[in-house]
Amino acid sequence: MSTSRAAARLSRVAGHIHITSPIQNQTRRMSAVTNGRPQRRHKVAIIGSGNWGSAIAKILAENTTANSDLFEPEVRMWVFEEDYQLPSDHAAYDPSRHSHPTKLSALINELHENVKYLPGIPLPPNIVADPSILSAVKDASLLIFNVPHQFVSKICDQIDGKILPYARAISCIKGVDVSPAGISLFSDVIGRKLSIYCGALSGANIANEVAQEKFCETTIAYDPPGTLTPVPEEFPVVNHALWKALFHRPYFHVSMIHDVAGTSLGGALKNVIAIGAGFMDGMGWGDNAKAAIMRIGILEMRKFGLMFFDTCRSETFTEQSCGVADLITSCAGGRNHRCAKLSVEQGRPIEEIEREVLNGQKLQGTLTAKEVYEFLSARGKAEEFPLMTAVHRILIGEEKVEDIPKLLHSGGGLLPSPK
Ligand SMILES: NC(=O)c1ccc[n+]([C@@H]2O[C@H](COP(=O)([O-])OP(=O)(O)OC[C@H]3O[C@@H](n4cnc5c(N)ncnc54)[C@H](O)[C@@H]3O)[C@@H](O)[C@H]2O)c1
Ligand SMILES: O=P(O)(O)OC[C@H](O)CO
Repeated sequence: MSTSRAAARLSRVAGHIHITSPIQNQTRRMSAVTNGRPQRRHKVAIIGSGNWGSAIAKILAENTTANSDLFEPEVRMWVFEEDYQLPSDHAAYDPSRHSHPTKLSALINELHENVKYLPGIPLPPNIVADPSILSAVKDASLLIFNVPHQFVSKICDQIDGKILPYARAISCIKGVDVSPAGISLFSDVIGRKLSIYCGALSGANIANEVAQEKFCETTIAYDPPGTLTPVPEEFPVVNHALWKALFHRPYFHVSMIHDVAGTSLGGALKNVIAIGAGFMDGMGWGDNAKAAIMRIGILEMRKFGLMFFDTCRSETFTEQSCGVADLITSCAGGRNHRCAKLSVEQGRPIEEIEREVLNGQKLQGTLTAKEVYEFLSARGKAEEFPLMTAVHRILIGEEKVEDIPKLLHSGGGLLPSPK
């Protein structure tokens, strides 16, 4: 495709989104492209291949093919390697090759299916599973991070200095990084450790439903400062329109905003609230109880964001998929909810249930509850967030699920003044 056609296409993509700030950069780059400079395409790598990692890889691969004037079609997907025994009732099972455990990355490339983490979903053939993280990120100008949050720091250490200095990133991770120094968003951790800019994607997105192409919405926040290593001018400019071209599908509607903190916190904190909702269902207390948890939960999430992150916007929690919508879907059908419910019903620790029913997938809410509680306690604020505090204290056995109504009643003021 000619450079002018590529520029016209990106321009058309831009026309479909709600652009909420001036996009002078895009205009400047458009004219550079139409002036006939050589056009290079972005190379996309995804770091992570779990349940959500694989579903997002599918979306990326569909869009790199559909927009091959902007992106190289091949999407490299880093796989945390493990041996996997293909079940003998799998349609592709061949006893001559699959009678013993095989490397998961090789199985993904052979069968075009992530048989362990996203079984039953055909993956586009332009996804290449790669067990080497260095080879997966090599020469990638767009990096998509999608791993359980406890593994991010180590992964960044492995690729620090090995990526393009002008790479741009999006974090699909739902969690927060807590250290004695304070709390950080994973978009910031990634950006700081790798000296690049990283935005965030989060929404009401249960991976299995997205992978089956059932309609949903998501939020992408991207708000880079002007001080970054510039992306060379021969690449399509990396802006809201480009991210939308990479992520938006007919079944996966993308809303672009600038509030990275609100987007990231919505995804991280709702995992704690979803555990609370699971407790309600485990007790058999019905829909009214769960609605109460969701109402209090969204207020605590918003209060947390406004209290600790200057750039956080109230409306991100109440209007975006990454806020109230994600809370609703997670409290209805998410893994945190499901495991918490089973834990109460069976009277067993949630970690045991996680190991038993998730087949290697990871809960994020248990660790986030602990991290958030420690962060709040260190600042004398735990009582101002009675639901999140109660969830953590129940998880560690200091409180009982049946006491939740009492624990919530004793909480401090929940309503922050909106900015
Ligand atoms: N699954 C969903 O429905 C969903 C939807 C939206 C967002 N998310 C978020 O996306 C992120 C990734 O979740 P997921 O569902 O893809 O993962 P997952 O729960 O399927 O976790 C398993 C993944 O972790 C990997 N892993 C295990 N040990 C590891 C290690 N030591 N180092 C690196 N990787 C290791 C496994 O190989 C596998 O790829 C999480 O923050 C999650 O909250 C998940
Ligand atoms: O299954 P959960 O609880 O990790 O939630 C999945 C997604 O985050 C829902 O949007």
